[in-house]
Amino acid sequence: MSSDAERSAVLRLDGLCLQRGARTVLKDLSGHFAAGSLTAVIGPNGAGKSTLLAALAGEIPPAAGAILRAPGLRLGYLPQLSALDRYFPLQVHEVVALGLWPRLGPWRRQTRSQRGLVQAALHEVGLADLAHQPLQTLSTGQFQRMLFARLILQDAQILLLDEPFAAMDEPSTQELLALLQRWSAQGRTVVTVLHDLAQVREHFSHALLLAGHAVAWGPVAEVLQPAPLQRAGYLPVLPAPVPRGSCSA
Ligand SMILES: Nc1ncnc2c1ncn2[C@@H]1O[C@H](COP(=O)(O)OP(=O)(O)OP(=O)(O)O)[C@@H](O)[C@H]1O
Repeated sequence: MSSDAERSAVLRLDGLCLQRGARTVLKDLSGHFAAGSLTAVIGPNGAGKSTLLAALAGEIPPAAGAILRAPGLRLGYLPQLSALDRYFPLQVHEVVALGLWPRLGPWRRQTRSQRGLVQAALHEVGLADLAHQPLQTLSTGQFQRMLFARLILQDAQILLLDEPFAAMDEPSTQELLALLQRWSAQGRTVVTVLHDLAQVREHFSHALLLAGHAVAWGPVAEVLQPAPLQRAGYLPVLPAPVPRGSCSA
């Protein structure tokens, strides 16, 4: 019989294999993300983290196995920064309002209450004063905050974020980490690719450690141990200490 945690799974991976071109970059991944969990996907460069998120978002089909999503749940995906065009001729509030599309459909004139939602989302990420700035005038960190505001409006139950803090200063990062924790407390399921293990320890409930396959997946305290991190090639294997008195000089 399945455990309570398995019954609350919103995303389940069953023997998942993913390919880029002809190459298998992730293999035999099985497990689940529970409702309200806050999972950091970690691992060395090339481990398959971004590939996994793109597959969870439905952008890369499984080469084998399956991704099963609980029916009726909205999904929000924030790919790595470089994937987005910063020179589109739009103002900040217009980009953020795109977050309403999944619920309202495109090309509708915004109502007063929708404009209020956009403003509230901009306020939540500290960009209320920049609502009417053209997109290309934003700094990289402001641009990323704007994308978080768009995600807030998507009101998704599953949030997939690929290195969301890569371009951000420390105060912005801390504010947005707090936002992830609020999302989790609201029962949303958050899956985030991250490299900063201190952030993972402090702010996340679960971690999935990848190195072309799952090296470890579970509560953060169990995954962030020297042995699995070394197996993933994420911590140097230190030489054994030289016994005292063994130097010849
Ligand atoms: N579009 C692509 N075409 C072919 N191979 C790709 C493509 N994107 C990624 N890869 C390869 O797939 C493997 C996994 O890449 P992926 O971007 O998922 O790793 P990652 O763990 O997110 O790495 P990083 O920490 O460097 O962002 C890498 O070896 C990469 O070279």
